Amino acid sequence: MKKETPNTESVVAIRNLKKGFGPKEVLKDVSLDLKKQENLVVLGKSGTGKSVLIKCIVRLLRADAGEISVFGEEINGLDKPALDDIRKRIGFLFQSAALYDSMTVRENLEFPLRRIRKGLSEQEIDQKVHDALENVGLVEAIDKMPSELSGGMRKRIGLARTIIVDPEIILYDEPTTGLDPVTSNEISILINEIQQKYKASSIIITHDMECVRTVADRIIMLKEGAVYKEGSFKEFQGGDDDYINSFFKPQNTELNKN
Ligand SMILES: Nc1ncnc2c1ncn2[C@@H]1O[C@H](COP(=O)(O)OP(=O)(O)OP(=O)(O)O)[C@@H](O)[C@H]1O
Repeated sequence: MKKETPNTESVVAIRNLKKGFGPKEVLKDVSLDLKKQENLVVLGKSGTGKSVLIKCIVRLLRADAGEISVFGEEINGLDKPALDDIRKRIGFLFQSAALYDSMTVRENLEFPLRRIRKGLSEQEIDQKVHDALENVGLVEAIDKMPSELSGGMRKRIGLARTIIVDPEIILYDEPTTGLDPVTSNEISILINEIQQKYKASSIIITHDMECVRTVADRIIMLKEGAVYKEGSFKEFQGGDDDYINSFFKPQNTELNKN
């Protein structure tokens, strides 16, 4: 479990966000802040709109109402070039973020670098690829094809591809899904290392309570389209709210204990 971070500066500030699809109201009234260099976990039942929330932050989805400020800029009002500039400072690790099967690991990592960090020399690119792989402990996989890697290794390469462009904000959508407990724990630890090394501010969506325990500086729980509770892991544990306890019950939190 982590100590609370004292930082108060918000890199993302959301006020009264509303987003629905046709008659279906998904996010009804969500307000939250992501503080600088914190790991904020978003919890909620399947279908409560956690993925919709992070997609709204980068305007992959347009909010119906409310304000979303990223690095102090209201993103709903930005034109395309200004939005692209903001997006370049944000890394995503989406559930479906597959590697390119026909490219080696090195090529997979070079791809976002060449697109986002234009003007780097070949030597600088090479150095960044090595650094990113070193940070996820997989330098030896540099010339491998994705098909030669295990699921856990692919997740790590996905993470390397996210951090290689030095994002200031990282959005993780279920980073440990589909992994065994040991590998999940390694990914959770990596998320903390990345927070320290890159001074990144992150939103992490996960159902993996061991991951929550390891990475969360703060937790926000969504229910029925709004923030139901906000607090530290400790503050979420052991209360008498059945809804909250259904997430934190022993078989969930003790699952991967060594
Ligand atoms: N582009 C879209 N068009 C229509 N409906 C959508 C779209 N994206 C999401 N939804 C709907 O919004 C609701 C919330 O979806 P979302 O993926 O955000 O849930 P979630 O909380 O992330 O769930 P999970 O934990 O299962 O990943 C779902 O009912 C989903 O079907």
